[in-house]
Amino acid sequence: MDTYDIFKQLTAGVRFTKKRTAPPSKPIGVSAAKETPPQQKPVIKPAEDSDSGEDCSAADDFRLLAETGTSTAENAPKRKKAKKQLSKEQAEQLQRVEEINALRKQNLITVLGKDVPAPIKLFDDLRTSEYKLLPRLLENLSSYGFAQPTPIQMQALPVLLKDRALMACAPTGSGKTLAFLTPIINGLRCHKTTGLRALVLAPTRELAQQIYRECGELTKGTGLRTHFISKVSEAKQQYGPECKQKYDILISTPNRVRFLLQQQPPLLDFKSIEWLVLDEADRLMEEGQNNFKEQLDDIYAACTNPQKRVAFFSATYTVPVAKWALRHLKNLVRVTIGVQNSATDTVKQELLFVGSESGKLLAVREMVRQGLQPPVLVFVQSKERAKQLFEELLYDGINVDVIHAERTQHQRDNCVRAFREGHIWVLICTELMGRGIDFKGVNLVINYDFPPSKISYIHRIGRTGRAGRPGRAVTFFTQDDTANLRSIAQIIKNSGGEVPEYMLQMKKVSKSEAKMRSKKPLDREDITTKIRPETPKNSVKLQKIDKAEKVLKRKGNTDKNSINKAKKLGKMKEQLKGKAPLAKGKAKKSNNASK
Ligand SMILES: Nc1ncnc2c1ncn2[C@@H]1O[C@H](COP(=O)(O)OP(=O)(O)OP(=O)(O)O)[C@@H](O)[C@H]1O
Repeated sequence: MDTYDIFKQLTAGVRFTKKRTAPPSKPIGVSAAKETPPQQKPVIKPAEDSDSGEDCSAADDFRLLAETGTSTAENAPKRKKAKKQLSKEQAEQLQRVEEINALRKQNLITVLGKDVPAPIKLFDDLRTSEYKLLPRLLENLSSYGFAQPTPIQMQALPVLLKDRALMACAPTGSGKTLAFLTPIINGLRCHKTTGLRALVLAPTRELAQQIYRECGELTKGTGLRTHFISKVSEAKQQYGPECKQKYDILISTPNRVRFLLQQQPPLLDFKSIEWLVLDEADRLMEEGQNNFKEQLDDIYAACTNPQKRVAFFSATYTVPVAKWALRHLKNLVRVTIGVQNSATDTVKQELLFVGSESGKLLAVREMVRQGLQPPVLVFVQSKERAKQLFEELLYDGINVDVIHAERTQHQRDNCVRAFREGHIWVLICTELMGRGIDFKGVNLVINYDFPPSKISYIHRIGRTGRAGRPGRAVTFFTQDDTANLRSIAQIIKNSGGEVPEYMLQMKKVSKSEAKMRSKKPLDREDITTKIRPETPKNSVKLQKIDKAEKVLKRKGNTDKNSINKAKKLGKMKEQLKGKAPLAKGKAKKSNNASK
């Protein structure tokens, strides 16, 4: 029996002609992918539509990796021209290959790279001599009570445990954190006094803190010491050259780490770093003002150990990240779960036309009136808008809080804790909380302000529907948001949702426009409806209006012109006192401030 016969037997009754856009329902955050027959190169199907300039077309990415000569499928013994009897060994090898391909196919795992280790089915498979997982680590893993590894864990764990460089792309909420922490802990094994040996970077302090907490659970009983940089001012005592206590793992944001590296003498030493992991890698590799790439370059340069393992994790990827990885990482394996850059299929996604900015507030109030099922996350585009919406909802008597970059660390920590513990039901946030944060059981995400890009949309809605649970996301839009509507509608369609055809037929935005939009959010009218406090600038204007009114009165003219003038002055006065809405152009102020 040759390969072809085995293939025929294995696939008896299966047809590969049918196209499928909606993914099968998977237990843990996997999304749409096309069926890949065994022995055929699995094609990473780009999510249809790639009009965002920041987005990595999976096809480009595939080409990039293919150019380096990497293989994509398990290599089965080649079928000879003439039918030839396979030896027992060859038949066994073939069977093994078929099993591996079937397991990958079943879990929508696509791999790129040479000699990619086989995926595991159970955490217990890591007990074998091949992986030698620390018994205490296995114990810690089983204490979570997870029935089986998620698809990304199935494939990323063996890859990293075999010391390969990895670029992993898996849907939001699919257990990527465990997939990188487990190999780090196993690799380091026990505490050493040599200093830091593993570095995990994340884009926000909240996310770094969350990874730190998870690391604490997983390192229990191993003796390994993990550190999270809370205050840079305490860094000198905590890990300066004279400090006796040495940590094994450091988890932080790039800006803090770079700051400490730049001190004289440097307060961090990365010469012994054996593991470098970037969580939300595409965000960390973003270039430009206020982005992390420059910081990351300095940090990478400080990790001088040539043997270090490097791993990138994210739910989304961009072309520059793939290029960088190919250029810098040897022995790279690329793992993708489902369709790259797609939304998790556990979230029911809806688009809601709200007419105007004020329609958004009405829509939220209507949702509350109909009954919201907390916890709920509400995303807005700036901290000013977050504050304004908070004030509005607070007066509505909703159990609400707000988190943005302007709040103190203490306030941010308290806010996150209260939301996690269920003391806060509705949390208003900015893009700050868009990535990585794992709030258990968020039932609903409301995109109050339309996301600036589809990458942002994927991460924002990924705060719900995590670890296989169902979730719901409602995205408000107005006439002003139609430019990005098409790409978001396409994402919804790709993950099995329904969208009106007209949205999919809308004009594509150019890459440069999409890029610009992702960087500069739209100007929007204020959310605030309450009376604005009098400012010094307003009082001067009010005085001038009073003066003009007096002059008009003194003249006592009753012609149409004078009456209109008096009316106009009265209206301006109302507006300055905040009793009437501002004229459209004047209201658009508070939208583009930073997060
Ligand atoms: N094997 C598993 N089975 C069930 N749940 C799991 C498993 N592994 C991890 N989880 C849970 O899944 C949730 C999401 O995990 P995690 O935060 O690592 O997701 P993520 O893939 O990093 O998401 P994001 O892309 O949003 O950062 C966590 O609550 C975690 O405890």
